[in-house]
Amino acid sequence: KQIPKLFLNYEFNKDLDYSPNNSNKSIEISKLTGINNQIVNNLFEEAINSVLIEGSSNRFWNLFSDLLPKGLNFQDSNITRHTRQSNQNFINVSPLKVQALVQLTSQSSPEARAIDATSTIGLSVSANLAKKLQGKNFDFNPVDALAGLKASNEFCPFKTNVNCNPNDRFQTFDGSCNNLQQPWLGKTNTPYKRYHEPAYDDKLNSPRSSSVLGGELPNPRVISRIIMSDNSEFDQVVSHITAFFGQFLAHDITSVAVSTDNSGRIVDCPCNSGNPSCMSVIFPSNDNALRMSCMRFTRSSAAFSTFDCRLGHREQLNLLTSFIDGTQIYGPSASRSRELRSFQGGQLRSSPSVVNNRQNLPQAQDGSCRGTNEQVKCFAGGEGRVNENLALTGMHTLFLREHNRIATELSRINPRWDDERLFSEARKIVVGILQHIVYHEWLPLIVGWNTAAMFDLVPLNDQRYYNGYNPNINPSLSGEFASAAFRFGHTLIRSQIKKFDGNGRETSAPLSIFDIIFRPAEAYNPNNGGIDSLVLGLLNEAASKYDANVADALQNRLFEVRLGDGSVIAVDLAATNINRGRDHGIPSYNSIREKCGIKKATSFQDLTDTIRPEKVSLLANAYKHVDDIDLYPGGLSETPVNGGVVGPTFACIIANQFRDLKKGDRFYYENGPSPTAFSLDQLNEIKKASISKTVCNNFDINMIQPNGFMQPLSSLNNGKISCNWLPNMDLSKWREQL
Ligand code: HEM
Ligand SMILES: [Ca+2]
Repeated sequence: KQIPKLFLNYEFNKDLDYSPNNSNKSIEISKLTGINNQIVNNLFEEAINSVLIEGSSNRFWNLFSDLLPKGLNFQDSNITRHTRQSNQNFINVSPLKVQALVQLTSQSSPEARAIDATSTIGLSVSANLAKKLQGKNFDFNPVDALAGLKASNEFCPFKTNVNCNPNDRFQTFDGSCNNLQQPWLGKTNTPYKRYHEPAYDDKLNSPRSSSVLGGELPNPRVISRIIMSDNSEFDQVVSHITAFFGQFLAHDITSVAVSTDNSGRIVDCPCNSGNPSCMSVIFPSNDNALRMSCMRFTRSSAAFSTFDCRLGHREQLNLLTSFIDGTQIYGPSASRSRELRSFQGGQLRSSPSVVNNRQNLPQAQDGSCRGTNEQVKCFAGGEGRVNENLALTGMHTLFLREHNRIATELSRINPRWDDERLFSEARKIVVGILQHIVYHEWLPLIVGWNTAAMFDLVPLNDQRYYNGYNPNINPSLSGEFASAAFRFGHTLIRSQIKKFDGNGRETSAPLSIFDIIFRPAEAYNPNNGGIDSLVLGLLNEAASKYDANVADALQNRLFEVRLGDGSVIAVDLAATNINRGRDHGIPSYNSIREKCGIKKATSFQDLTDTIRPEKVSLLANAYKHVDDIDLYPGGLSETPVNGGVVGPTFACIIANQFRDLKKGDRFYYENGPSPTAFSLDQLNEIKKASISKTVCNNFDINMIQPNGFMQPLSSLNNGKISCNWLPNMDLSKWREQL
């Protein structure tokens, strides 16, 4: 078995400047050669004319003040009025709304919709302008020229003037003010960044669709069936909870907004839709795993790529804070966090478990889950996808209980603290625990200890503060990470989940993953351990192997709906991921691989340095040219790095991203000393946290493996021990001296 070597040139260019006000690519219009302002102005007017939505072109000039020719008069137009209205709504983010079936990612808020609407106009102007400039044979790249133009402040949906207090001990819920120089970095409803130039067909907006040999790229469903079909090999080391903790973590940092219509509904994409927001995947007529004529697919909504609304490529919009700050537990806004609190003793709201005296998540009122009734309801959490599958709901339950346990202990230690103080301190501790588990236990297992160390991702093991905070690092999520690399978890999901009691015995027959997707019933079943035995099962079983294969339930039956006439609507998650990558203009596997310091492949044969020959032949069956391979299936096909789960290309993307999430987070738990930081004594206590101890603290269990992300095997030096042997956090370090 071939193990890829460590690659030297792993880190992406650190000098790239992502700061929004500093587009290193833009060319001042006045400095362009071969063109003068008047020509650009004329072209610009033409471009605007061609995206006219209503009224005359004049109305649109005031949207783009930088190019405003002198002497034109404007009337107020509907479109600007509409935009102003949306701007006023910015502070109120509407309650989360789960769009269960077909498309899962949208929790569209007025803010997100305004960004989509304005960006789409900006983008059409960009595209038309670029097309016109392209025809003129200038000695510059039209895309770079576009970055010198920007929409007027009034039109630009990002209102970035926020006042921050650098001494606030607790971070905001929407992520603003984490970065004091640029308070919007990492905030909810801001654009993704890119580590590398997008690969849109027209460099700006059109999905990546063409083969380097001409013609179309292969059909995503066909690729999925060739490369990613179900099999049931298990990992030798990693436990199943590693996957669901990964999904839980993903739901802290990334949720791509989907295109919506004016009323906030996701654009529906039946097969023959001509809507430019649709990119549905036609299914081959001989597809016997899922008989369907096409898979509905709505493009992600558009966002300007910079906060000052420069014209340029289509960017996507992240609905969550990119920071690891417990968004999925506490909600993406202050108002949502209030809906989740009980306002007594610092507690989060909960509902009673049917199997023990512990707490479950509070019930939700919406009806997006299947199999619900008066008693059996969806659960509510800080993030809209909490019901996506019940094992994920189990992760939410774990951290809800941990929050409430800590708030209760803090109230004993500091009887004078009121609800607000208890809630805020417990939240701060829980986020610290979460970050510690991510950086100390989970991430090194995913990317391997070598890569983790190389990227300075491993927490310090002595009593010191970390001093790597760098406000110039952009903590936003990158497209390469969110649309490809971090979806690696989809291959780790098994088709069945065992149920275990606290004594390490199976309580009942395994559940099929299909039966717990948007179906919370098992949490209400008193007979075999409810949601608790599901979480304990995850600790006791292996994850599925990292091998590009995706469980049948995710590839052929996801969100399945059987219609009266016998036909079926369902989603292929693997094909969706490939299509999403193209929607986002994510560069090919081969080009990203090269950026990660791996030799660019000139033939399929060359890929054998990172991909086993059997897998290379599958790729060669699916694609005509090695440069066509999409990032997602290419990365998933790689052999895992030494001591890690993922292959070298995804390890590279993931490590770069988590470096930015650590060094770009002013509230990273190891930072200090500062008024916002833990004391060194407190930090020391946080560092005792582990996934296993968190489970011990909140579930009826006595014995557990020390590293919960690995299987409980003595051959892995990870046999079960008493929970009491795992270090216990001493919360008396939070006692306030009066
Ligand atoms: C039963 C388990 C899971 C199901 C049913 C599921 C389903 C989905 C679906 C439907 C999407 C949206 C796809 C699209 O329209 O582009 C998605 C996105 C995603 N998934 Fe999963 N997933 C599961 C597990 C996981 C795991 C274990 C991980 C990581 C370890 C993960 C990471 C992600 C990421 C990063 C995204 C992109 C989210 C965004 O930025 O909007 N998922 N998943
Ligand atoms: Ca977050």
